[in-house]
Amino acid sequence: MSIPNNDLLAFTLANPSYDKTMMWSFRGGKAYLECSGVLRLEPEQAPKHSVVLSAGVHGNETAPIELVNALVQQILAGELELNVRLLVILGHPQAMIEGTRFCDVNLNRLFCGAWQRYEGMEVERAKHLEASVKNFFDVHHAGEKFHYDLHTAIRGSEYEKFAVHPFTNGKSYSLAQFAFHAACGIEAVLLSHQPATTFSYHSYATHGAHAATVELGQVKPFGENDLTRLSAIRDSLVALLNKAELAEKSVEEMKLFEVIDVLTKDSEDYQLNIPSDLKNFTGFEAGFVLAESSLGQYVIEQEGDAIVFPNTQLPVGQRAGLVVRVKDWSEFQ
Ligand SMILES: O=C(O)CCC(=O)N[C@@H](CCC(=O)O)C(=O)O
Ligand SMILES: [Zn+2]
Repeated sequence: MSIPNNDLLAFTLANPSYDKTMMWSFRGGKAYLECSGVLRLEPEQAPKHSVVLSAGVHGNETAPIELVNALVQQILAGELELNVRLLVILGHPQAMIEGTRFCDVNLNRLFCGAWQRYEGMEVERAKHLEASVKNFFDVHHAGEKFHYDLHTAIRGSEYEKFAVHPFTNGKSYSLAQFAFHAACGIEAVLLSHQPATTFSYHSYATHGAHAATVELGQVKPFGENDLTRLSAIRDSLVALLNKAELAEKSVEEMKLFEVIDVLTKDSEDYQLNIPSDLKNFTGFEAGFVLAESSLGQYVIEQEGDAIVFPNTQLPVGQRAGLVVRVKDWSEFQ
């Protein structure tokens, strides 16, 4: 038994609660469907790395889902030879069907065990995805571990494609990862300044994987994405899966930012003083009152400080945006 037409996306949308396992052979390896949307592919020859590719952790972020599904179809059809172990995760099948970011709670806030503090349909999924990633990385035995969690942003961005690098707590960054991002057509890298409960941070902190959340444009419904805009990341992922090589390009082609503050919605009357169509990475003048509520204000400290992921349509206590500042690549060279 296998999935019809090698189409993981169609199978997942048709069977969002599939809780059985399925195993079959394809030209070049073995496929294991571990549950709905979770497919492990093991190559015949000795694997050189272990790679997790996730998409659809937010159900309405469809471009990366289509990108990953196309790669899976090529592999299962024997058109793309695999030389790494690969775990493909379509994160949130029910939200994908409903065309929504999440159903009850934001799945990408539930990792690192944070699911224990929440209620809702995403809780079981987060627990399950953590277990799938653990099982996958527990039998990693060659090369390096990678996890790229692919998203699209709610708003437009000054830099259409950008990566969020997990907080390293003083550990050194991997220049090869930055060069890989550049080869993927990533235009900006954002360095996180504190631990998070996101999927990519979980793989970085818990499993020691090279990891990133990668934003690949703006949210669009299935079928409306222009995948030609993702050709650089597709080609770089093909090289990783097939040649087990990290493509590279000069990092100088990307902007570098660090997160300097997290904006938190601190009360129901919290507001951001920005237009609804303001792009991610738009910078402000020093002294601009970016956010205010009955409990206080957030004032921009330095000219050029910018906002990423502004959003107030969320519960009190959650992240309403990141304030970021340009950084120089020179300190990494
Ligand atoms: O556009 C937005 O506001 C959100 C896009 C998105 O889903 N971003 C991720 C980033 C995760 C990270 O910080 O690593 C998220 O908010 O979960
Ligand atoms: Zn997302």
